[in-house]
Amino acid sequence: MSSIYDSGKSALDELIEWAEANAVGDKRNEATTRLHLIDKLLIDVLRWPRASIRAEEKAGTGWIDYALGSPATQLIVEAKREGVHFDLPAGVGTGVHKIENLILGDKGKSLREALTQVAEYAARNGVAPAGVTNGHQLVLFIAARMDGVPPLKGRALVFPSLADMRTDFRLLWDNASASGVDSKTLHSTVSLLEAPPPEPLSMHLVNYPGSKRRNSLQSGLDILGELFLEDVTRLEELRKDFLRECYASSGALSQYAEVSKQILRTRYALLNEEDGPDVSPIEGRKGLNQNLTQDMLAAAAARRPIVLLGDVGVGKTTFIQRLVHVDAEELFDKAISLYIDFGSSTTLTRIDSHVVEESIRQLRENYDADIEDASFVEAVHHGALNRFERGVVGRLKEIDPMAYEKEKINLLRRAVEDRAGHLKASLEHLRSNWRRQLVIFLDNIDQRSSEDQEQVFLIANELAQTWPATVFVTLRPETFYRSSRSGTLSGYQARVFTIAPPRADVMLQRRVDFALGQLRATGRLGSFPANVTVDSDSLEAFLEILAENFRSNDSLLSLIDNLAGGNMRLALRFVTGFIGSGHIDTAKMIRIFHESGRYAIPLHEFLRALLFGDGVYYDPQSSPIANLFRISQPDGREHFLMPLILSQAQILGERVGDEGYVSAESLYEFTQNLGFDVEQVANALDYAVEKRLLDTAPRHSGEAPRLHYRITTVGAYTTRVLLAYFAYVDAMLVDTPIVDEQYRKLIKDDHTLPERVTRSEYFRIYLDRQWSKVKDSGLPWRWSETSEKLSADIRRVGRKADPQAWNY
Ligand SMILES: Nc1ncnc2c1ncn2[C@@H]1O[C@H](COP(=O)(O)OP(=O)(O)OP(=O)(O)O)[C@@H](O)[C@H]1O
Repeated sequence: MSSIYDSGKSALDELIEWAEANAVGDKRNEATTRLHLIDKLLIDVLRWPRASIRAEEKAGTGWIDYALGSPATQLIVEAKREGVHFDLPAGVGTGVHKIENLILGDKGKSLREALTQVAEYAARNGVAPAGVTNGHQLVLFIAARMDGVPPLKGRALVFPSLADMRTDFRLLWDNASASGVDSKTLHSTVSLLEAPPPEPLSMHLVNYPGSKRRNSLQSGLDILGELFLEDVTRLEELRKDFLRECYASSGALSQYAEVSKQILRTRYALLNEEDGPDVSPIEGRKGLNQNLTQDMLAAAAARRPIVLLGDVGVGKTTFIQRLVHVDAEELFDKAISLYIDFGSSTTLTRIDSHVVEESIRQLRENYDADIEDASFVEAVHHGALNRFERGVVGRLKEIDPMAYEKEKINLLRRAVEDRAGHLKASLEHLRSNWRRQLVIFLDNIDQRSSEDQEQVFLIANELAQTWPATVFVTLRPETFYRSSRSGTLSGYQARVFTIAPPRADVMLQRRVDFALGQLRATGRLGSFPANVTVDSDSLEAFLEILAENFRSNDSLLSLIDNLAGGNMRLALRFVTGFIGSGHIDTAKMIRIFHESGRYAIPLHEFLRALLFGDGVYYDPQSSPIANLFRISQPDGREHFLMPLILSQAQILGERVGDEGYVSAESLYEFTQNLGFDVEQVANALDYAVEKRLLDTAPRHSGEAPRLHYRITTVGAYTTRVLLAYFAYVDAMLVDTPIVDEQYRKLIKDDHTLPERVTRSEYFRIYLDRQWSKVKDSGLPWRWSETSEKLSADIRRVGRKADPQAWNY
């Protein structure tokens, strides 16, 4: 058992001794009792950190004595005067008892009143475990329940005296200490484990999530879409053209974001905290940050690496390529540049040897410098050879030339076998003989674990210190930030540049135009893959549709831009997923385009491809879109918890006016005040981070790091826009537990459009009814308003699917 357990136990011994020695009858008033006994019980015995205790919290019309836990309140305790004996019925010993039996009649009055007061507070604040104590006796119970049973009809864990707490210390500890409450032990002690929510429809589908068949036109387009939009960028012979024509400058702010410009602008704000590193953006309004090129020349002398920081998929690799082949082409033409890619080598076991072996390979293949070639080895190590010749063994030359040669070979072999040492010596040799600057890029390490990333940073530092080279390394901000504060990387003063994402719309426009150009200039991509039967006309038509829409279809661009959230790879994947999706009528689109010269892609069509991917049904595991209606407990109000959290985070974040970060405490306080319990909120916050609806970051202003959240465009867009779409709701209701049995029966595995429209309307009405359980005042978001918009969209689709039923 841990030492805090033992020290809690000793503290209880002391408390018992102290209480006996200082017995003053029942004369201590509540404040004194609390001070003397209850504070000690909570802080010294049950080990609640002082900082996590708030005393005298407002509780409706009254006050609650102790709210314990941080950031969320996890336990509430009502203190009674020492003299207020609970008059537990005779024979009630330590253990679990029915509350009704404890509070009967006049004698049970004081306990009844205390428990009722706590239960009211708990219901209002979403805190489930609670206790009532007078410093000697302790009654613990679940004061807010999800199953509809009034709390006073449940059971309680009772300790009739301090001595009883000592006798059953383990029971006390498990149920009332800070760590015990965290593991929800009291729920099982009073045998009241929260029931899971009912199963969503998807659990009853045999073929879930299914696999959507594509027709031959769609599968052909699928392959070609990838070929022209993704693979084309990797072709060596097109590289320069691609980088000139398709590069969208980093840091231009999105025109479509559903979050404030300030939040976009301060993407990497957490790096700028006090005593953080020296950070500046890689590109500004006037193009490339001039400091970068200056630094590049100076860095080798300064012996520190240049760190390029950026979130996943923002374009770090693309930036490097553009720098080398376009922006600083002249400089790089005169340099030896080695590009070590950690992303493509999936079986990488040793990071340092990968750097060495890749460098050797690239010198051989790209610069015709085979550092294992015998004459090259001799040239590199001629100093050592001279010393050898002058040394004792050198005398062999005269008397036994064969032995001399063997010794010399051995010497050189040993030199080459020290791979890293030989490479370093070779690079020095090359630099002074060829008079070329040496630049090394360590890239795509962010696709690996944070330990690997840290190790690469260490290697980058070592290389910068010891090799005659300018070393660039790309990292994710979180890794850099975490490591430079706490771990491995602290102590290194690196030069840091941040890479902000470009505008997704600009990137897509340029990419599609480029793909069209390549397609028209046939032959440059070689022949089409053998399994593709689709003619290039169809692909050309499709790309033209996209090109036109990427210029003028604002709602489509807004969808892609917000849901990609700065990840350009994801934005492209949305588009390639749409081309050739089995969920759209590709032939119809192409036909309309040929007939009228244009086709405006409706938002719901593109959305369907994202919602369903290759499946028949929505699958939260594989779709980039989150289900905001999901619940973790059989509590219908929870359907709205996520939009409420996201809206609150956005309102608070944008109001603060700085960088949009909102403390975990403020989100817990807001939701607990609405009556949601800690588990529900923690669950929602985890899901929000997993689905990129919120970003999370520790903030270090203050002594201990405190968790903060920040709204993302994904979270804002899903809440503000997607929730009101039939296509969204139609997909989500399959994955959403429905707590009302009557409606659960109405929402079935329907496939025809008229049936699905009706089913969505039932779902909407069901949600309206659940919303009536939420206190609708002063909220940052209201389902009732979304529901109205959704109703209009359902009717719009309904009128198409079944005009007779919906034309009212
Ligand atoms: N500035 C840009 N202009 C044009 N295309 C871009 C730009 N940035 C990224 N892209 C495209 O987005 C995709 C991802 O970019 P890239 O691989 O450069 O990102 P990354 O930040 O290196 O990703 P990772 O974090 O996974 O290493 C590529 O297809 C790339 O062509």
